[in-house]
Amino acid sequence: MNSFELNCIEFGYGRQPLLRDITLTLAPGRIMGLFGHNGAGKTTTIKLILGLMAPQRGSLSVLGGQAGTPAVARQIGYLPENVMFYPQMTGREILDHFARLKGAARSQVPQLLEQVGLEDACNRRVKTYSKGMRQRLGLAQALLADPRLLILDEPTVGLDPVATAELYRLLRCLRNRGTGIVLCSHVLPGVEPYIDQAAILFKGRLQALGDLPSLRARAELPVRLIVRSADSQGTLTRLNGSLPRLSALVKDANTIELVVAPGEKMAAIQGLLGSGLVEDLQIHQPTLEDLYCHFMDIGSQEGQ
Ligand SMILES: Nc1ncnc2c1ncn2[C@@H]1O[C@H](COP(=O)(O)OP(=O)(O)OP(=O)(O)O)[C@@H](O)[C@H]1O
Repeated sequence: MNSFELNCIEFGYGRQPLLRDITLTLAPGRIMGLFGHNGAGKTTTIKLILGLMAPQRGSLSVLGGQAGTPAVARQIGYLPENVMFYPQMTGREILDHFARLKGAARSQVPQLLEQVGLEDACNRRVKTYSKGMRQRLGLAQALLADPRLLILDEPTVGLDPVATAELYRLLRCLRNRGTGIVLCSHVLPGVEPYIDQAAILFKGRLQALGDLPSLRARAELPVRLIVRSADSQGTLTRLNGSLPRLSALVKDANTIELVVAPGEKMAAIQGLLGSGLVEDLQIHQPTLEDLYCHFMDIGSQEGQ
C-alpha cells in the first residue's frame, strides 16, 4: 500500500487555480523531497495529504484510506514549517498532550524527549526554549505514535549541525522500517544525500519528478571534471587533439576545469587517463541545486 497517491489533483483557494494536474505517489520506505519556490504550492499539497482541505478535481488516497479521516490522520506525523506551542507549558506537558490527542502510548514521551535531546529541559516551560529546542520538540511531536507517513516541513531550521546529522540518521532508520517520508526544504545541499526522489513544483505544477540519476539524464546538464596534473597546458594540448569541442579553463599550472556534456564524460575521462599526465581527477555531477535551478528555468520559459 502506498503512503499516498495523488491523481490529477487540481486545487485553488479562490477562483484562481493553484495546484494543477498533480500526480504524485510515495511508496512506503521512501523519502521524497518536495521542492519549489516560495508560493509554489508545497504546503498546500501537504494540507491536501493531511486532509485539511479537499481538492476541487482529481483523487487522492493516503495510507490506503481517505485523507483526513481519524484512522488515517492517526498514522501521520507532521512537523509544520513554523512550529508553535503553548509557551506556558513544559516540553513534557506538551508532548503528553499530543500523545493523548494521537492515542499514542504515554511511555513514548520520555523516550522521544531523550531521542531529540530534550530530556534535561523537559520540565522547563517552552517559552524558555531556544529555536532549535522548539524544533526538536516539534520533531518529537511528529514522531509520536510511530507514524507510517512522516511529513516534515523545513525540519532542520534552527538545528545545529550535530542535531541535523542525528535527524537524518533517524530518518534513514525510519525509512528502513518502512515509513514513507516527505521532506520539504529550501536547503537543497542538506537534503540531497537523503532523498530517494525529488518532486519539484513550479507555480502549482509538477515541473520534475524522479530520482537524481533520472533527473540528471533528463536535464542533460554538463559534468565538471577537475584535473590535477604536473603540466596543465601540456595535458590540455593532448586532450584537444582527441576532444576538439572540449570547454576547458586552466585554473593554474597544475589544475584544469573541464566542462563536458554527459555523453562525452567517459571519452574525456579516458582521454585524460590515457594522457599519462593526470595525478588526480574529481568528477562533479550536477547537484540537486543545479537540477532545481534548471527545472525552474524551464518552468519560467514555458510560462512566457
Ligand atoms: N489560506 C490561504 N488562502 C489564500 N491563499 C493562500 C492560502 N494559503 C496559501 N495561499 C496561497 O497559495 C500559494 C501557495 O502557497 P503555499 O503555502 O502552498 O506555498 P509554498 O510552496 O509552501 O511556499 P513557501 O516556500 O513560501 O512556504 C501562495 O500564493 C499563497 O499565497
